[in-house]
Amino acid sequence: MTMPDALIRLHGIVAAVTGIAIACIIICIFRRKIWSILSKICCRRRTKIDQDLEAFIRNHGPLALKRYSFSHVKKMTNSFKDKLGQGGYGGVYKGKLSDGHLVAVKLLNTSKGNGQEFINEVASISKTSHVNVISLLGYCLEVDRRVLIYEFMPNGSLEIFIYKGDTLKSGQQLGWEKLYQIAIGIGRGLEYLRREVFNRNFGNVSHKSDVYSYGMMVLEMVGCRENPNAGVCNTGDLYFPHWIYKHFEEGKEFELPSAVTSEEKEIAKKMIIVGLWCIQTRPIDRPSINIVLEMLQGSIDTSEIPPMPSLSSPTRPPIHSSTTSLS
Ligand SMILES: Nc1ncnc2c1ncn2[C@@H]1O[C@H](COP(=O)(O)OP(=O)(O)OP(=O)(O)O)[C@@H](O)[C@H]1O
Repeated sequence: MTMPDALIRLHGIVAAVTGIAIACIIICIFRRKIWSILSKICCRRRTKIDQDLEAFIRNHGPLALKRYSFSHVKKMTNSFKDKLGQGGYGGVYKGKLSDGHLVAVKLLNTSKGNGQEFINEVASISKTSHVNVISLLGYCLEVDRRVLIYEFMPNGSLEIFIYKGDTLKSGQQLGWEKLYQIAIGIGRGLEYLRREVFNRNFGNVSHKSDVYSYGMMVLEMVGCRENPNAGVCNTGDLYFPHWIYKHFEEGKEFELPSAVTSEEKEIAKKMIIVGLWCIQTRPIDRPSINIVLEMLQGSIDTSEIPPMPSLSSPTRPPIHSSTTSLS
């Protein structure tokens, strides 16, 4: 490097350091002013979101949906004392209405998103009335406070019965018939939401992604029922769908040790095959939810085993495709 080059570089460094020092001094002197301008901008944005939500509720919210003040919500939950669980959008707390009805109160995290989840929930669930779809009873909408109030489900989440089977007392674990009825009930709820609610409100949302999630859930129900102590629903160290295909590849009789009677075997087989069709890699190969229900309820033949979907396993690479049929 020549002498003039070094001088130019030194000048550059001095100028940058001086610039940063001046900026720091200005921020220190005017920090209160800067802070107040930033808070005003955030507040204006928040107020705009809240106004949009207000307008949405006025135009789309059903009359039956009751609005509560935040102080009322605090009172009904005893200041959010009893937490039922944590979802992706916030905590869920147990509450009691003045008429004694128990409710589940979801306190949405307002720093996340722009209120779209609130709108989605009010637009979809509030208009539903189905035995397999939870009822939304009310809401609270105040500056920076968004709350949804649902009917309380005393048995809690299916998750407890699927993933934490090893923690259940004897007699609490769900039998095959109960699992099958739950799978059908969830399928009916999904079909109902799809036909009346989602199509109207959200246009062409891919129902095949719902079917995929449903299939994974059904397979997990079976995998965890089969091996509740594994905790992660694996059979041995193998991810359940892989375990099933490996079983078929080895030409083994299709049987799960926990399914003892012929009815239980039939239910387990149906749930597995339906689950595997639902998780096919290409959405076009997955059945619609009403076909899924027909398969589960026996009006459509389920003897053909679907091709192996590309599955990523936490423990082993996917095994190759198989189109074996059941023995
Ligand atoms: N109506 C209810 N009655 C009783 N417990 C509930 C109710 N709703 C939610 N819970 C409990 O709160 C937990 C979190 O529920 P939440 O719906 O927020 O989350 P999620 O089901 O994981 O879905 P997401 O993250 O998509 O919101 C559930 O797993 C359940 O234990």
